[in-house]
Amino acid sequence: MDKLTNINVVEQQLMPTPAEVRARLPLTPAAERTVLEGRAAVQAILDRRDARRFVVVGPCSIHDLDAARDYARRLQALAHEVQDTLLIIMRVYFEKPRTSTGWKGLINDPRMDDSFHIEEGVLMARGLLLELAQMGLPAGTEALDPIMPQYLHDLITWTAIGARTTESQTHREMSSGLSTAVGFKNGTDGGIDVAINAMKSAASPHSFLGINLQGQSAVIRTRGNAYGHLVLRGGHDRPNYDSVAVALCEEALAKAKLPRNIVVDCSHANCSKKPELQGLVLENCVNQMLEGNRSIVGLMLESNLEAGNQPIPQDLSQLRYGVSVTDPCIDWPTTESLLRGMHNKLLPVVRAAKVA
Ligand SMILES: O=C[C@H](O)[C@H](O)COP(=O)(O)O
Ligand SMILES: C=C(OP(=O)(O)O)C(=O)O
Repeated sequence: MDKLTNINVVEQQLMPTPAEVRARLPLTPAAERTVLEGRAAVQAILDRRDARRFVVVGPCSIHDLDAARDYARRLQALAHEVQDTLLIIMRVYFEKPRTSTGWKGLINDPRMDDSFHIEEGVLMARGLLLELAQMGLPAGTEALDPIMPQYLHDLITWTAIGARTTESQTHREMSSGLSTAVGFKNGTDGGIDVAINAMKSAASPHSFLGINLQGQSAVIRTRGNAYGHLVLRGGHDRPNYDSVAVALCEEALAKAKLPRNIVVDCSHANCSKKPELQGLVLENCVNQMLEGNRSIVGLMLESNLEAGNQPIPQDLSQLRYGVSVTDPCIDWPTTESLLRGMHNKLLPVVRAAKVA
């Protein structure tokens, strides 16, 4: 009996390898096109070759696949309507970093009953991402578990590193090898230095331990990710999306010799987790754009079919359809009206940029 290892480990269960999961739910030509075109469009926006802005919009977390499909169908129609000014990316978050404890997302606990069927969660996540990509809707997600990209990342168009992990070397190394543009959130205290350091680190080549598609432990050597950018989410209930905060970020990015690319997260501490205030943040950012701001390249909204949020009930049949089980969201009619309004206001600006 080994008395030294696995003292606190109860069980180890083998997972199918990333290659096996990908083989069960393989990429299709239509899905591949969505991801390739979505990634290229994000890069073009970040490089200022495309004057549009991107918006990462959708639920705080996915917990009900039917509701996610319902949301995606509505979003896709809207995305088509506003495509001249906005690249719409659905927020498809399966991994939730918790401040202390709580439901950690669909991959970790897909049945929401502490049964932690992670294998089932990974298949559900990949299945949904595949459906969305086949529909033509690009997806953005938070990369939390450093192994997960091997299972899912071929279906992802934009990646976030969250406020709780932007300072983590593991996440910076992983980001240096990701195939998408990566948005680094400022820290939960509102500090942007951690995100700027993360952008510098992720832009550099790294060698680190990970797994390959066959599930073997491997030394991963990366090239560095040229498309890191800053995501402002406020901190300690203090927002950081106003023009002064944005100008200070631009200065800090320029000093660090990093591209002046900023995404404003209209939710989290930028709205004090009061979803009805997300619209005010969006309006403020759109006004900055109309006044000539070019550093705000995108926005994020936490939006669901219905407004608000709900605790996860013991009896899951009591869950209300289309309502977040994590952070509170704006509802679909509000989302539609905010994005249509943004589109109408930006239309002359984007058209003028095209002519010039
Ligand atoms: O976006 C989601 C939450 O803000 C994040 O996961 C932290 O959640 P918690 O503070 O409720 O744990
Ligand atoms: C956890 C999230 O945000 P943050 O990292 O900014 O708290 C999120 O966007 O789901």
